[in-house]
Amino acid sequence: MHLDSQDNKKRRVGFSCAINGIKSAISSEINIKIHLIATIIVIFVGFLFQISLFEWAILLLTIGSVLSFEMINTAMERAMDYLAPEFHPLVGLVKDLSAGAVFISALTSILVGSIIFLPKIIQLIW
Ligand SMILES: Nc1ncnc2c1ncn2[C@@H]1O[C@H](COP(=O)(O)OP(=O)(O)OP(=O)(O)O)[C@@H](O)[C@H]1O
Repeated sequence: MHLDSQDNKKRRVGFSCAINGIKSAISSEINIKIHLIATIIVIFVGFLFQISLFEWAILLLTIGSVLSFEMINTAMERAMDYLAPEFHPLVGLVKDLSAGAVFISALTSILVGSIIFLPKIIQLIW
């Protein structure tokens, strides 16, 4: 019983740390704000075109991966700035690799969005 409540407390603390991280990222990172605005637009367009459950699943996975990569990239930048504030090619490479991961996920999300929405938009126009 005692262990159970300790586990629950740990879980609550872990959850509030995660919410803290998300709040901090949203308030300080312009890129996250841009991704969130894009997410709201994409979700709105998804409802507009009444996309299928399968398309929603793919879209939500893509949105989740972009936001997650952006947050990991932010964490990486902060950690490098704290641990290695001086200029060093390796620090630059770590930041570039991390930014590259965001770029790949953003590019993938554009492709996924195009595959889902372009045929519907073309059908609407013609
Ligand atoms: N300490 C460093 N040593 C070498 N190159 C660095 C260093 N800091 C940054 N760079 C280079 O500058 C680029 C941008 O780094 P920076 O930390 O400014 O990230 P950012 O993408 O501008 O993010 P933010 O605006 O959120 O800080 C890195 O990808 C890297 O190529």
